[in-house]
Amino acid sequence: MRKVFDYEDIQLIPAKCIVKSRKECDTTIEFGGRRFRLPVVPANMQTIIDEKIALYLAEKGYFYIMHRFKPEKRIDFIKDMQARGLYASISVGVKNGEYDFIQQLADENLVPEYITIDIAHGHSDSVIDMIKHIKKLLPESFVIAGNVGTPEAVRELEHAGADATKVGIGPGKVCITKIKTGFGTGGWQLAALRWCAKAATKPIIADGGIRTHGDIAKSIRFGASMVMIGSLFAGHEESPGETKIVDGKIYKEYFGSASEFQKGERRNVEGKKMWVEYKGRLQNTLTEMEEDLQSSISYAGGNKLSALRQVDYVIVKNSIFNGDKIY
Ligand SMILES: NC(=O)C1=CN([C@@H]2O[C@H](COP(=O)(O)OP(=O)(O)OC[C@H]3O[C@@H](n4cnc5c(N)ncnc54)[C@H](OP(=O)(O)O)[C@@H]3O)[C@@H](O)[C@H]2O)C=CC1
Ligand SMILES: Nc1nc2c(ncn2[C@@H]2O[C@H](COP(=O)(O)O)[C@@H](O)[C@H]2O)c(=O)[nH]1
Repeated sequence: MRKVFDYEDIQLIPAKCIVKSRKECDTTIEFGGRRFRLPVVPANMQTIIDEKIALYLAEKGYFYIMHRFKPEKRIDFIKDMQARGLYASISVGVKNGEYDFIQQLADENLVPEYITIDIAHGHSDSVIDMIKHIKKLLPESFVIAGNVGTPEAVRELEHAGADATKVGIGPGKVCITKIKTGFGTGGWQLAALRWCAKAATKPIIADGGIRTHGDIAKSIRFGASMVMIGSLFAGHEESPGETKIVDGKIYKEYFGSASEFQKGERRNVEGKKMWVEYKGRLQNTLTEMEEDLQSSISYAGGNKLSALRQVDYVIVKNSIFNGDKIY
């Protein structure tokens, strides 16, 4: 295996500025036939997104992926979004009922614009079969498949018909896969992204391990078209989930989709829960992300996201935990 590194180990090298103001830098991205304001999507997790946030993001021109943990609400969600003239972007799993769900959508002529197949170990026949099932019944839907961490997996899912793949096994803030199984891209997610991107012929979503806004620029540099983020979007006024106050400070819960809090039982647990300090309004974070990314583009010596792809970089150090703690 080649030299590995993670977000915290990389610094991008500035190139001569061509803009007079960072406002001139364009952070928009085309993804699946639509243009979005940022190459960023909040994680499809129950403490990160709900129907209200999805509606807000779609209306404001951001990409979103609704989670799959309230399966009975998905049909109404698609109808509601499309009735408002907005795109519908949902998640599915791979169990038998999900095949019936896709069949039901086809029977009712309900076509979500984006469908994400969201399971832990996406390099599997179960995902390949689901990609084929969706592509057969809903050929117009843009299918994102994951999660994976190798070029072989990217190639196989693309070959099965996926329109984009999602890369990241175990780098998440509330993920304990890397500790419980010994596997994953935790500690070298950025290098894994580069490795996968070299094989990809379609867009990649880099998923997990983003700890700072600068990590978004680094993801683009190493081949991502879109970046999925959980922890930085947790703890907002709008965030779903419980709130608690300790010593006068407000905290909001953020738990893994494979945690016992999500599953309701302690079986095959690969996620944990944490309390995130209250961060205020979601829009403030989105605005700051956009400003920081505009600044990144200016340091790259360009005025579009594509400038980030060209910059040089140095490796400064390495640590497998990327600043995370076990508990
Ligand atoms: N990105 C990441 O690193 C990870 C993300 N997650 C998230 O947690 C949620 C739950 O994921 P998941 O448990 O896959 O979803 P599901 O509980 O829906 O499981 C999907 C199917 O895959 C099987 N499965 C799960 N893990 C494996 C594995 N390692 N090998 C073989 N089969 C497997 C399950 O069976 P059975 O349970 O009986 O094995 C089940 O049949 C998702 O949202 C996922 O994105 C979870 C872990 C890692
Ligand atoms: N191994 C696990 N990974 C999980 C779980 N729930 C979600 N996730 C992944 O984490 C990212 C978000 O990462 P962050 O670093 O931005 O917080 C999310 O998109 C999933 O891919 C889990 O229970 N276990």
